[in-house]
Amino acid sequence: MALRPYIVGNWKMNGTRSMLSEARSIDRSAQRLMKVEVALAPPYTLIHPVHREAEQIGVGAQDCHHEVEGAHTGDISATMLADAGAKFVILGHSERRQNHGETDELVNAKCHAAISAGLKLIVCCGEAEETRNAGNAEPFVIAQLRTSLPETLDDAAERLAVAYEPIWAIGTGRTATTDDIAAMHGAIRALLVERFGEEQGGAVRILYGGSVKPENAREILETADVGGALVGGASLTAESFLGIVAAGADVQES
Ligand SMILES: O=C(CO)COP(=O)(O)O
Repeated sequence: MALRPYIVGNWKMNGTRSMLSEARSIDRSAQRLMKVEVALAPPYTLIHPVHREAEQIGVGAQDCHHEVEGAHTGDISATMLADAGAKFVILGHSERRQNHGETDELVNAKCHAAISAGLKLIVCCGEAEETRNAGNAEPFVIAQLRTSLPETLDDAAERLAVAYEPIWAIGTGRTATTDDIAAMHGAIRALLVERFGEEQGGAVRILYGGSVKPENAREILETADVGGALVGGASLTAESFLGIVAAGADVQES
């Protein structure tokens, strides 16, 4: 079972209603690129508006709370996201881990909340530059995922994606080498197969994230075990994001 490349735009804390025109352009063009699964994770305030615009692309969120409801001022539950039209949620992004102290255990609890609400998951992992320089990138990332990922998931291939985003590559214009990406994605694949079995774990898409641009997308998407990309800055305009989507379609065709 080989799923289509999955190209996801993470708008982070960017976007007001004036950006709905970008979402609309992405949706219209994505229609012509059926070889790729395209999705956007706008800020919470735009989930429902983008959902109303989008006929072809998936809409998701960038985080959720681990409980269904309650006294948590300012938080949003997975059930609320689903109600607003979200189909997936990004969990454990390094910016959440760094800025909000999210632990692997909390990310795991959020995975369970999202699954209960019927959402798909994109679970993020990635090492800091010091960790890579010390030669510990792989064990660090695998330990993150061992705790963050759900313990079982019957439909892992459809329900789950993992995003490997080295922290030093996010928003810096630097990307990991394709050799390093292939090695890390291979290690993540082994963990997914161990946990979810050959058929399901073998088909979970492992996305690369960190300074993906139209210019480097093809090389990255052609790398072994890369099933898509999680894109920050370059997802903020339809033009650059669609350049990455087109690279995904080229790779799928070739
Ligand atoms: O963090 C990222 C996506 O989640 C990557 O961001 P950039 O594409 O801006 O480097």
